Amino acid sequence: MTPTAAELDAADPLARHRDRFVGSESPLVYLDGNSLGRPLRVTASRLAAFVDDEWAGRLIRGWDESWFDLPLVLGDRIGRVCLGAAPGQVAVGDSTTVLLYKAMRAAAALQEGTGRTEIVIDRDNFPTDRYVADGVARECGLTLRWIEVDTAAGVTPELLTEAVGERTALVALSHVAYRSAHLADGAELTRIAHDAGALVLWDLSHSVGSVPVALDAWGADLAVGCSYKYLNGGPGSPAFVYVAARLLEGERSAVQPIQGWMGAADPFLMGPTYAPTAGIRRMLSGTPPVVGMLAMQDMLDLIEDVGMDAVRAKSRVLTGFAVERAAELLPEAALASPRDPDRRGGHVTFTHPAMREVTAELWRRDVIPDYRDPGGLRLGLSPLSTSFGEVERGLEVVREVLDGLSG
Ligand SMILES: Cc1ncc(COP(=O)(O)O)c(C=O)c1O
Ligand SMILES: Nc1c(O)cccc1C(=O)C[C@H](N)C(=O)O
Repeated sequence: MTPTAAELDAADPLARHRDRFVGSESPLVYLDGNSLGRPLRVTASRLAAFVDDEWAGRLIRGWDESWFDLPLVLGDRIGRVCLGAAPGQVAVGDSTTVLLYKAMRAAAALQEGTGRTEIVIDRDNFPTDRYVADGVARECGLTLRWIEVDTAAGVTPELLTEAVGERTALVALSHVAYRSAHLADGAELTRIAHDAGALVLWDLSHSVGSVPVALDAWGADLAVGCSYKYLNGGPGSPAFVYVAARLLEGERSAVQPIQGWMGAADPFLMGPTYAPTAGIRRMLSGTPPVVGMLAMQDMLDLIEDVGMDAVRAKSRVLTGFAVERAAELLPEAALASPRDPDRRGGHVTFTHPAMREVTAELWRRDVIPDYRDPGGLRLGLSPLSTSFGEVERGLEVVREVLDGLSG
């Protein structure tokens, strides 16, 4: 028999962390941690202390003392805690979209002159990934090769093997698919792309802080991801970019197109022309968004404390519980996410023709999931701030709303 939500909450080793989040005490049911994570209570004091001690206290001296290096210090930390990346390969700054652009242009430049003229990307990838790939292809005289995917099955090794070849310059993939939560096989897909001579760029927006990633072990080339979902960095907090160390060395090293002074060899020399600085700092362009980098440090503290494996273990049980309870409570809805927890990330999507209307009514009743076309009710379950009781309550209200619509 399926354990009850109360039994699962009682047995959950991470349950004690839930009240660290602002709002966890309210009856509101939050099932959208993969759009915007809740703030940690401790973040309010971090922000206040920053204003008093660092901003007001240190003023411009703050740049030399810590802010200048923060994009790389924080990048190393995200790399170590969440991404399986050794130091010197991750930088924080810009939005995910801008970093996708920089990373794709860097890949195009690395492949220039090799006869490789295609970017391989799947139709189910997040819109911004597809749009940026399209723009970069136009700018660089490349073409897109689309992988047609069955949403719940994602990009399989077979599909990728068929799509890549001697013309492939770059393969751009999401690790966890934004609608279905399909979890791609990072190591295997990277290997397939490399065997074809292509570079690989991973979008980790729906993985970082939810599903362990092993970029160095996969042999990945490039990656990006956002920090406002499972890293709880707050609305608009900056994204990160990973460039493998081997691509940052030597004559044919990665260079990005936004040649700003903060990524230049000696920013304060203020010289006549741009030359990229050594290492991952070259992915920066302008002044780093220091205030936006504060909140995620609290979530990194918490994730580091509990460990990514514990986060993933809860995520698997939490999404599994949602799948089982939805089958009982919402038999008319179809599961649009993988049933196998090994192939499923941190959210679960159920489809039904009425879900758009259902979601609007849920929001009015203080139950907050997401709606994603076509007909998808998407539940983003943040392992450190979502309880089994919240999932249960949310699904019960979906049942009530569906009954109300048909009644
Ligand atoms: C997979 C993925 N990539 C990129 C983005 C967004 O990029 P940005 O932070 O630039 O809005 C999102 C969500 O917004 C996403 O889910
Ligand atoms: N980034 C977002 C935003 O600025 C507004 C509303 C939602 C978002 C999101 O993060 C959407 C999310 N990436 C998704 O997977 O749908």
